[in-house]
Amino acid sequence: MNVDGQHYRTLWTEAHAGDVTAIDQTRLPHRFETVTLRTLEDAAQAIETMVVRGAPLIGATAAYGMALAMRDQADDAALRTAYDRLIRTRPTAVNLRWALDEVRGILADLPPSARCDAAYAAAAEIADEDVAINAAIGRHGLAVLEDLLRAKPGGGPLNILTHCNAGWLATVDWGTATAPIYMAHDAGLPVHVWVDETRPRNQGAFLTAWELGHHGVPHTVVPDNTGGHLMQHGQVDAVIVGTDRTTATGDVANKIGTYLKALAARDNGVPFYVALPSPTIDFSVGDGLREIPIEQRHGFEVTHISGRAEDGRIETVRIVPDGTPVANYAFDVTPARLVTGLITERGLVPAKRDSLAALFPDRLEKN
Ligand SMILES: CSC[C@H]1O[C@H](OP(=O)(O)O)[C@H](O)[C@@H]1O
Repeated sequence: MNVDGQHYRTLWTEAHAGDVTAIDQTRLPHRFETVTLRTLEDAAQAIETMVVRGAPLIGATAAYGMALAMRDQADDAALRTAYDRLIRTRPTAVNLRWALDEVRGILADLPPSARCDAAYAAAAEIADEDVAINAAIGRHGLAVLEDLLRAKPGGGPLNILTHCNAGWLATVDWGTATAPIYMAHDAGLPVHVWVDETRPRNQGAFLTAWELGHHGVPHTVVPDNTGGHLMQHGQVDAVIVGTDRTTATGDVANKIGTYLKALAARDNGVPFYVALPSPTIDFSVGDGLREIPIEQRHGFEVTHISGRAEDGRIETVRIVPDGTPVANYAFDVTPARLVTGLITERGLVPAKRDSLAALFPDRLEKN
């Protein structure tokens, strides 16, 4: 999307079978820097260290990781090594497994000599499909926002709360939860976004605020614990979040804290929407709470925080007493019963098994 008037995707290649360039999201919001991924290991570490993050972008990066691996060595052992290395980078976002299965399925029956080109073509297709899917989510989500605005007594602005970053930085472009917001803003609808800071990595304060600011979308960063108060006082017209894995029954895994927002929304009659690209549906899972693996990340993300000092230097400081134990669960699961609707690239559907199966028979078949 838009960075100082220039269009960017979150990752791209400059040449056929070339190196992969990605925006380094660990540097934002204070530095806009890119990294060059030249090897399988570069791609794997970029996912693990959250240089790139967000379910769709993780999938696209993993696909390019397979291409970088095949550029180097393309025999069956290399294919197995690449898949096994990438699949263990992060456990919760199902796009990772989906993308790797897609690419491996294409490469497995090809001769090694054809695998590099085929892998790059597959990765490019996954990236382009992500952009198209998110734009479609934007269009369907725009219709939801237009209906909400029409029904709002006294008119706009329409206040939308979002959690973490399900923006264009979490995808190849457009974002999922932010796609309807960008399209509403661009269509002239009066929208305002409450941006949850989203501890401990602050994807909201660091990433969502940065990208909304560059697009000119009115927004306000709030501490994570503020959403319930805002909803109690009629300050939130809808919640829209992303997802890392949504089950066949509509249970939604997303950034830690999402479940608490869904509870507050239900208690205050605020619609709670999930922007759901179909590669994030896991039709092999029925009970999200029991079956979705929840990533636990290093405690350093809780005990320390980074920011810009008054002299412009980026500093990292400890914010928790030495020796204090911490826990760092990266995701939680919102039961389908708390979800008002799933905004997919094929339309808005209830968070129900039969609705998802009817809308995506092609994906159900692949499971
Ligand atoms: C459009 S998926 C975005 C999704 O991914 C984020 O997790 P992370 O930043 O740890 O990769 C978060 O759960 C977002 O909702």
